[in-house]
Amino acid sequence: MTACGAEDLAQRRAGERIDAAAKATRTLARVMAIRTAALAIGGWLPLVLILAGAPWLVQRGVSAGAVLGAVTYVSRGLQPALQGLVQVLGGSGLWLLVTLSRIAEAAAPDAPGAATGPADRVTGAPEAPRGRPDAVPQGGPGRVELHGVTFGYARSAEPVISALDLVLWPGEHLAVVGPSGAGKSTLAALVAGVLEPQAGRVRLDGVPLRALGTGTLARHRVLIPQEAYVFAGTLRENLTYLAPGATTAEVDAAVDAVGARPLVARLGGYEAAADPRELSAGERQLVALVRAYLPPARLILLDEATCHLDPASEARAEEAFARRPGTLFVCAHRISSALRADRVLVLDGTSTALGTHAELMADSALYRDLVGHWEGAGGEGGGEGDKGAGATEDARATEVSEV
Ligand SMILES: Nc1ncnc2c1ncn2[C@@H]1O[C@H](COP(=O)(O)OP(=O)(O)OP(=O)(O)O)[C@@H](O)[C@H]1O
Repeated sequence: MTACGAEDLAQRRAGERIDAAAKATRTLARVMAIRTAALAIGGWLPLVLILAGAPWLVQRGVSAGAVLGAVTYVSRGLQPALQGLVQVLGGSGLWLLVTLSRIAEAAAPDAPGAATGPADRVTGAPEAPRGRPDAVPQGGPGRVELHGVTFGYARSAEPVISALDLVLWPGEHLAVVGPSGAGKSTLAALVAGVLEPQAGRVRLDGVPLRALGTGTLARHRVLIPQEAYVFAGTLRENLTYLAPGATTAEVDAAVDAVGARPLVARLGGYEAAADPRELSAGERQLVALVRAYLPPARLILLDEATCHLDPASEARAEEAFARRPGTLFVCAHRISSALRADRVLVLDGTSTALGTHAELMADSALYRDLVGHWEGAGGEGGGEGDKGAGATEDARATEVSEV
């Protein structure tokens, strides 16, 4: 063999080795993608199963609050796993994530008129008129409509919510009050699309909730239940996991708005580990509130999500959410929440009253009782658990045992 021929052969062999290495890399990448896809789909399953099985669960005695908590927990647990996936696979991971989201949404495609993508950020939504929001229809995203909504936990039993009509205008702040067991969490679950009414319909910006896919619904509304979940990770991961692209400036703004700065300082900054066992129930709620504040959801539902905060901290957090663009639905733990809202819905079994604080003080005996009970208990400073007579001791006991 000539020197030239030997050189050709060496080059050919080197080329073959490079081809083989490239093929092995591609095969490995495919195996990784398939394995990760299987893991990711497995991760979605609990969420899909809980959402699909919510009516079945509640019919078998699981409370609305427990279903809400489970949905929130599972969807929260999923996000860091998906972020990890993107970090491991880089661009192909992002593609896979987008594909998986599309697959999840394909089961219930967006109905016409359901806005998606960056344009549906709720910035600039017109402010709701104070006092009588139903008098002047508003534009912008965040309009919620309930028409003839009826829901009961057993078909034979009295419905908890009966033929309810309600319209929330974009940017409106509604407080829902009523005695324990009146149906506040059940209503929050219906408005959030976690429970489906047995009769009537719920629409968000004109689109029936059931026509919005799970992924779309999750982008448009954030529901924070009473039980705030914090997962083991950094504080930043916990705060931004519904808004993974949030900048430090955006996180700073949310932390300051909601009143979580002392907590961030105590833990040692955003990169410090957040151990749920070392946080009080109130601190976990602050983490959940910042998390809810950050994404551009058009509807925020707080289901007693500030019940472990002191009254001043609760007021600060609620006022921050009221200033934030988007519609705010608050199941009130203290009657003071009602004083901050544009309108108040009073639930009492199947009867309801809706109006401003002043209107309800004039028209609703139950509302007057609730306010009177709160004032009697010391107003802003001492009104824990003032959902109605009999609730105070239970609520205090809960706060003492959990905080
Ligand atoms: N899974 C269930 N099965 C049967 N009844 C249920 C279920 N979950 C809730 N209920 C009942 O439905 C009614 C409304 O409960 P819901 O939790 O919505 O009330 P609430 O006003 O949020 O109460 P609280 O202020 O104590 O949280 C109550 O009578 C409750 O016992």
